[in-house]
Amino acid sequence: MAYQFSALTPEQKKELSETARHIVANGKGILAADESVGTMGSRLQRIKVENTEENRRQFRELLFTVDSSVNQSIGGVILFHETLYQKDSQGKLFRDILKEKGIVVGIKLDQGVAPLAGTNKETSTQGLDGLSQRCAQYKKDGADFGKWRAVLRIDNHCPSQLAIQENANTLARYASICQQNGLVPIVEPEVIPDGDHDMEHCQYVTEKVLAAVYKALNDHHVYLEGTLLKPNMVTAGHACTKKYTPEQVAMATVTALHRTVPAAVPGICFLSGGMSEEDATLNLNAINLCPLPKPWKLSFSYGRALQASALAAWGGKAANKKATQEAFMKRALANCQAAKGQYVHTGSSGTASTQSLFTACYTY
Ligand SMILES: O=P(O)(O)OC[C@@]1(O)O[C@H](CO)[C@@H](O)[C@@H]1O
Repeated sequence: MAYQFSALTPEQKKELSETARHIVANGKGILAADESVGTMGSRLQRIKVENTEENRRQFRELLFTVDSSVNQSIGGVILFHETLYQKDSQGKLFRDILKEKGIVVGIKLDQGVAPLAGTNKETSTQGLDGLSQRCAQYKKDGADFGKWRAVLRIDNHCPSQLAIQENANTLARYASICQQNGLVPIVEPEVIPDGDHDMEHCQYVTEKVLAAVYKALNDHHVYLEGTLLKPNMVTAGHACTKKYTPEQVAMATVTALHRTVPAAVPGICFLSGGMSEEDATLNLNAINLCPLPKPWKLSFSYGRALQASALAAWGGKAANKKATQEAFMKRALANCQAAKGQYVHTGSSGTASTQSLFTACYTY
């Protein structure tokens, strides 16, 4: 056993663990604003706005230029390559705007999924070639964490052992490369909610997937204190007729995590996976109130569930700046409260916040 070849110096470890802890400190979570051009296109289509670089820039400018007090709720923002190099209307780089607020800048590093031949439409995530060079450049350009999403689905013969192993190993290889370049890896093995399976089935699969991921991270000498996990919550499939309360989702989710995620991991930031904004907040709140041991911070890294009502309020019109920023701040604050188990649902949510944000086969 090659225990004497250390992967990271004590200084590298210190920087990584401080960054990871900073992102999830005091109820803070992550805004996942890293939609690829194509994914952003489907978001903009919903509000009948053309998918141009300028429209993507304008919406993101509204999110990033909200009042600085957003830094009480948002510890990190994940950007897509294009956005890392974009500027606000005054010519200031978005990444500098975020850093001045004390928000850590992250970058999407995966390059989407490709089919795993001979499986039932399963996939492997692309982007390991040249990853080290890309990480080094992004670190120079201001990023301090990365994100890589693996997609697992529940169906006949899914997830297969091949898909579980391939995605766990790829996530671990990515995490190792990130850490070598000073980026905290966000490890995202998403079990997508497509299907009519019940919550218990999702829990079984989530446990198998997470166990494989942590075995692979260990095999690749990944320093867990300098990582964050971005998993799905344990829920029933989108087409399941049985409904579960936030308390049931919380118990199944924390049980799965408790069985598989080492206590060395500083934070678990859930993805929203097509839940409505309000459901994502209520479930996170229940997770933080769940009476099981919780050695990690349990927070959020939401894309759709932080942006849906802001996008609807914006509608592509500059005149809607105030309403857009208020809608975003409202969700950021609600999720910060939920990350501390202090969210109180007032019953006055707008339509956009209770609408399902599910997209079938959300593989990229
Ligand atoms: O499920 P959500 O919270 O909307 O988004 C989760 C997420 O990982 O999936 C998207 C696609 O890669 C990313 O934009 C985002 O970071």
